[in-house]
Amino acid sequence: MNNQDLKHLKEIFVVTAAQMRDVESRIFAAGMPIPALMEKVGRLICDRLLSMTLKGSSVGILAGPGHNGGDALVVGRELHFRGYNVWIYQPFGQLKELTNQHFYYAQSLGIPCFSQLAELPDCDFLVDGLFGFGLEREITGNIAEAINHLNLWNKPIFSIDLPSGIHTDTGAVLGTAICASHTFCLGLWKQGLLQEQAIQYTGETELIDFDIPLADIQAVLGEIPTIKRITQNLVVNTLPLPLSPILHKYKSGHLLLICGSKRYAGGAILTGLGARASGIGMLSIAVPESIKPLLVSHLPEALIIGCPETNNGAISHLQLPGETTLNSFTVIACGPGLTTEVTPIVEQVMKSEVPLILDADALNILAQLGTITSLKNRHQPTILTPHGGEFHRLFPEIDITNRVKGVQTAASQTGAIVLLKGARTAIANEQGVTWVNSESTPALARGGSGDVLTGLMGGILGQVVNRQVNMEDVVATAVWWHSQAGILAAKERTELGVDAFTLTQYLSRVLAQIQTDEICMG
Ligand SMILES: NC(=O)C1=CN([C@@H]2O[C@H](COP(=O)(O)OP(=O)(O)OC[C@H]3O[C@@H](n4cnc5c(N)ncnc54)[C@H](O)[C@@H]3O)[C@@H](O)[C@H]2O)[C@H](O)CC1
Ligand SMILES: [K+]
Repeated sequence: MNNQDLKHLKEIFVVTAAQMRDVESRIFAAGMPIPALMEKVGRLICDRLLSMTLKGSSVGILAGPGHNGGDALVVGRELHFRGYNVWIYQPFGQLKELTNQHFYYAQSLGIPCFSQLAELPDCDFLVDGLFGFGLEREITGNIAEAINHLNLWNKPIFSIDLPSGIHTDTGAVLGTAICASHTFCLGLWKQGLLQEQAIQYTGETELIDFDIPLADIQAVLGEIPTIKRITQNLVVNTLPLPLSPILHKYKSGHLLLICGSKRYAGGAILTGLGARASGIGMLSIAVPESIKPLLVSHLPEALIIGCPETNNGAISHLQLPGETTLNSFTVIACGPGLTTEVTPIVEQVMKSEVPLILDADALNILAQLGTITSLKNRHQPTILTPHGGEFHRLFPEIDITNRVKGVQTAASQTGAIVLLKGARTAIANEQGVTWVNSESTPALARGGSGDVLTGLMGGILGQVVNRQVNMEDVVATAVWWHSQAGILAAKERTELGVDAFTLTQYLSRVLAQIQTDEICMG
């Protein structure tokens, strides 16, 4: 494996504190001296800081009692030698041996050290090394007070490994936590940084690779890790690109969307536009008869199936053309804009023998039916795409404070692939394989954005379903593509300019960007 591939691979691994400790122990047992590793990590962080355009030259180092504090002290010493005015805040009575040595050496260099926050002079930025993955209990007393004060200073804070106070696994705030502007996660992604409850504390996150041997990672996490971070690399390997030169339209999937009502016609259009951007070969959309002309005008390439409708303008039953049955399609996606009147249709699609995505009203109906565990009887994959509210209706017993655990439980109960939407969308399959999307934008928290995702996912699935791909990888690919489109659109149009229709127009631009990256990187 070349260096580039190894770098890509390290970006997908996600570890708990216990796993990181195990990886670390293997490295130390193999002979790497602990001080050498701390020195290396500290210098990597220092170099990274110097490569950023930092305003000002005075820096406050927040040093804790453990090795996170040791890292921070190395960074402080290096910045001191590079001409920065360094001040150290170290309020602990007892330090771990190595950290203590760095603290003594910093003092001998004449770097001013303070144990009271009030004594620390005004700094241009701060480096937070109070606690890393060794934080075990709630932060209280004067340390908690200091953290609360520091957060009010409104200075850039660069946290080492994790914002101090954030639980390494759950992302929960243990008493209080540093609000970082930037977090340098060390070696491998800590699970807590990918949990929604940590978002307000992490700021921008990046991985500082310090050359952990792959064998040590795999010895602890296994060949194929259970919890993974979605990266562009996954997407490149899962997308149906490049297309075969001898492709036929019926060979690149036939997706059936069942969506829309007189009341929510827009949802059907957005789902259709999401599917269109996926490149699906054939697209059929079943809608109530009365909105068929609208759909035809927006999606002239799609086969719009007008169905008999209820008095309220919801589909009353599916009327597929000619000999077509539900099993004629490669994939079915059902839900956006349907209203909750369409219970028989949801029951019908659940009996189909093709991969099925259930979203929005289909999920609400599923919750009402109370038959969610019957999904286990399906012979083809089922994908559920709830947001928090829908998830709660479907799985009232499952706590999603820890969203990773929440989706894993839901997936094992139902046998479905469960995707829990949010700022850190999490996806799990029945076996517990989990993907987390760590790059997103609040611009996507807007009506219609989920409809686009459902269409896009159905479209990708339709094209790759007959290949040797893991379903959860395809779902993760759709999530990544969708959020990257949001990020790109927000960059160009601001976060307010990303309505769901605009989002659909950015989907293919993301792919064009990926292709450019691939060509540039060879
Ligand atoms: N991952 C690696 O290979 C490397 C990690 N490094 C850095 O080391 C920390 C982890 O270090 P550790 O000493 O295990 O833990 P912490 O520094 O996070 O702090 C532990 C320290 O704090 C005490 N403590 C725990 N909770 C509290 C509390 N609520 N209040 C007060 N004190 C508390 C505990 O008893 C310990 O004494 C990792 O994050 C990296 O930054 C290496 O330097 C490089 C390699
Ligand atoms: K920290």
